[in-house]
Amino acid sequence: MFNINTLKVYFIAGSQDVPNGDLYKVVEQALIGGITMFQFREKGKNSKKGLEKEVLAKELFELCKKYEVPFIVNDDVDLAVKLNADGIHVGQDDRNVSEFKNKFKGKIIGLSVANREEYQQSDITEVDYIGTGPIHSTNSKADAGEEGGYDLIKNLREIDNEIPIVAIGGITEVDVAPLVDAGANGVSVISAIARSGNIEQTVKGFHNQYKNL
Ligand SMILES: Cc1ncc(COP(=O)(O)OP(=O)(O)O)c(N)n1
Ligand SMILES: Cc1ncsc1CCOP(=O)(O)O
Ligand SMILES: [Mg+2]
Repeated sequence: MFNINTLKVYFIAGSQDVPNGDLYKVVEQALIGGITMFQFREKGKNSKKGLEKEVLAKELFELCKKYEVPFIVNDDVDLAVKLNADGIHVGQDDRNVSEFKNKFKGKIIGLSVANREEYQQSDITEVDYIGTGPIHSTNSKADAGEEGGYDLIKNLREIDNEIPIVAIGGITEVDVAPLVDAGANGVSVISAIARSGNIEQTVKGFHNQYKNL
């Protein structure tokens, strides 16, 4: 289910990222374009809660299954377990991986690691990949912190040559080559895909960047 190519064009979105649109349609277009993984991140202003969130998550999970694309739940361990989702992504301030790893045997576990300090304090032995950012400034996460540029990836790759790394934060197609050069295995993207006028083409555009490397 998970291999290094799964990180190449990792789309993340929730209702809040398409305030005047239809998230289902956006994800469907992204799947047609060829996203390699999807993270359901229903969070913050304009996001759905409770049953509405759960119903949407189920619909999107079914959609991802049709395209054989892994469906990852952001933050909400209980929802991921309830749906039997393909995986979970948690951050440094979320629930600790050691607390729930037994519930996620055989599933994909992603952890946010922004710098060496966070890397040292994380138990990455149970983790399939780390998400590192923000690379650039972002409008999609209010508390994302200072952008660190491509060096964020370089610094982590220097101390761990093995762990799959996906970059995040303000990423567009032009970032793929320098990020891969810095040691990333893929890119995770919200707005460049969710807000694109042609989602299918934008996703294909990300893929094309890998062909030229
Ligand atoms: C792939 C990926 N990387 C990083 C994050 C950020 O996670 P976190 O720091 O927990 O912040 P929230 O997304 O929960 O606001 C991510 N979601 N995905
Ligand atoms: C969830 C998250 N974590 C760090 S930056 C970010 C938001 C990325 O969104 P965008 O691709 O729109 O900058
Ligand atoms: Mg989180």
